[in-house]
Amino acid sequence: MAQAINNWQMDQKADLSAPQVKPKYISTFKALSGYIQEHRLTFAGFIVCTLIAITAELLQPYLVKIAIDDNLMSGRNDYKGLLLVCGIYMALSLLSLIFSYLQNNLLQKAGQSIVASIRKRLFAHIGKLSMSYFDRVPSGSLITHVSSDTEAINQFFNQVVLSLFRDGLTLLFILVLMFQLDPQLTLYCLILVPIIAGIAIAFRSFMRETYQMARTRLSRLVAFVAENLSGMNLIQVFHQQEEQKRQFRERNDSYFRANVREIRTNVVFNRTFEILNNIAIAFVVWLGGRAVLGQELEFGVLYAFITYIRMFFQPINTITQQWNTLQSATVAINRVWSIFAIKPEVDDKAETVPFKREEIKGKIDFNGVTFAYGDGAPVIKGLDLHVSAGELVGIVGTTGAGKSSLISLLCRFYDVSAGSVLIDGHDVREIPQRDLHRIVGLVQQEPYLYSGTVLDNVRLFDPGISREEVIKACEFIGAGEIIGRMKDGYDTRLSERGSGLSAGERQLISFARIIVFKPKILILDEATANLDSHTEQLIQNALNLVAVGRTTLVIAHRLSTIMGADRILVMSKGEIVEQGTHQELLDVAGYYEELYRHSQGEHDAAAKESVQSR
Ligand SMILES: Nc1ncnc2c1ncn2[C@@H]1O[C@H](COP(=O)(O)OP(=O)(O)OP(=O)(O)O)[C@@H](O)[C@H]1O
Repeated sequence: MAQAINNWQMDQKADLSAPQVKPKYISTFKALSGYIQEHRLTFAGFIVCTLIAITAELLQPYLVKIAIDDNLMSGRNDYKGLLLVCGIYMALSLLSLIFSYLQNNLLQKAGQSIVASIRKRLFAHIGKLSMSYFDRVPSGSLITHVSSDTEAINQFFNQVVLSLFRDGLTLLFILVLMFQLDPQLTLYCLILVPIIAGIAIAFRSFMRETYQMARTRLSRLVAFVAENLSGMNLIQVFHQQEEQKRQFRERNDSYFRANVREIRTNVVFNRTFEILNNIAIAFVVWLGGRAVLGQELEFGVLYAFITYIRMFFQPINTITQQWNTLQSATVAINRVWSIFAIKPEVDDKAETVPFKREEIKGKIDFNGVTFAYGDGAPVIKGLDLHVSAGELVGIVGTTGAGKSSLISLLCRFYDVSAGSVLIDGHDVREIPQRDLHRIVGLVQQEPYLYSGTVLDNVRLFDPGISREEVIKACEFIGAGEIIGRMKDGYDTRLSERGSGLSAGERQLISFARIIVFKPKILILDEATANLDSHTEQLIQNALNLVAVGRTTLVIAHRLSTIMGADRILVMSKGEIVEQGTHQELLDVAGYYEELYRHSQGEHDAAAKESVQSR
């Protein structure tokens, strides 16, 4: 399955419906040259080993020619000479074997380590890109870049470079040896080269088409299976098994047909080459045989010639087959390098203010802030907001009012279009991002949990935070008992995205993070949405505990979460339309009062429903 998914990811680039990117060979070489330079010794070793391996292999027919002409046909009973030739033949075979092995190993080593460093650099680079980039680019395509594009670079080294260099040199050496043996016969054989080239070019485009068709159909099949597995409960509930089986059969059959077509194309291509090869051999036997009979050519030369002609076709065949890999690897390299070329829109200034986290009080100022996503209309308009250190501010408003956008500006996920955001009088654009994200802590509606233990998830793999600190933090917010009930307590491994935990438990872990990382400013973005009233109470208590000594901004749909806040802001269409305490806002009888009445209505309805259901 993993292989299939890998293939599926690999084949996103081969999707016929996707716009085909044109490979740029020169820029590809330039892109890789720095990495090749780093491994120049290994590549030099590879070149030397290849030269030795090819020479040792190609000298073997020449040795047989010597044995035939100088030892067997010369009329001398030179057993010693014959034995020596056989010995050298064996030694050459061994040499060729050893150096082919070394050549492969060296190239693999260099290729793998280049790909590993490109992958590392790519992952680190993506991690530095701004949120605006992730808004534009779907995560699926980024996964493809990190996994399958880098895998295509791997194939570039292990197949394309190997084939172009080894097979290209083999062709060259064979030609040199053939010319050396008999220039006239070689020239006759070269008549076949344009025919070979014509066939190879014609097959190349046909093979590419069938190859892509098979990959696309496989990718559709794997996507279908993946979709089915994730929605299995719905399929079973709606009894969709038969329909799904039918759709699967359709895709499976179409993949089967594409595969058969691909195999057939390969077979036809290989057989055509074989026929050409045999024609060439027959041609040489005819011309060379006549020359041998006419005593113009030695028999050993004819033997060597036939062997070289036989060997001549194999490298051409291999190089032709590498064409698809070369193209997709070049496109992959161009794509990876185009990501490297993207500069983060939000970046640290060359000169940032040195920042001492301990000295931060937590005062926040939004001064005349206007903000728009990309070229869109402003979603925050000339907003002024001043929050004192330690204040607990609730933010409410209708959907799309700009609450989360406001928070994103404070975390500097985006830069303001106009105005400024200050923390303790420092513009957030002047604070190194590393420091900023330790000053501002964010708890979201769906807290992200990593694959790892509870301990890892609370301290985010930071070895500087001790086990005791984590335990203390969890107990402080009231999560100690829940974690204690888990299979291995703090060492319980959480599955992907914490799917083994309830929403409330996940949220408690993210609160414990806040305690251990001690940010001076705490932001809760809908952190209590989707929780039942018991868990909400637990989270509310945790919030009251973590808010002490911190400036806290709480975005909430449920007004009960922020009713006790020092100040409540009401946002609408990117502006603050009301602010004050809960009571002050009710007295104004404006937006907030209406929201409150609505929420009371929902609350009453929910209470009624629960009574009726009892
Ligand atoms: N990444 C984004 N790219 C483009 N537009 C966005 C993006 N995020 C939000 N918006 C738009 O910005 C406006 C404000 O959205 P925002 O998420 O800040 O509102 P909100 O008050 O938090 O809403 P909700 O309560 O539904 O979460 C909306 O019109 C939304 O469509």
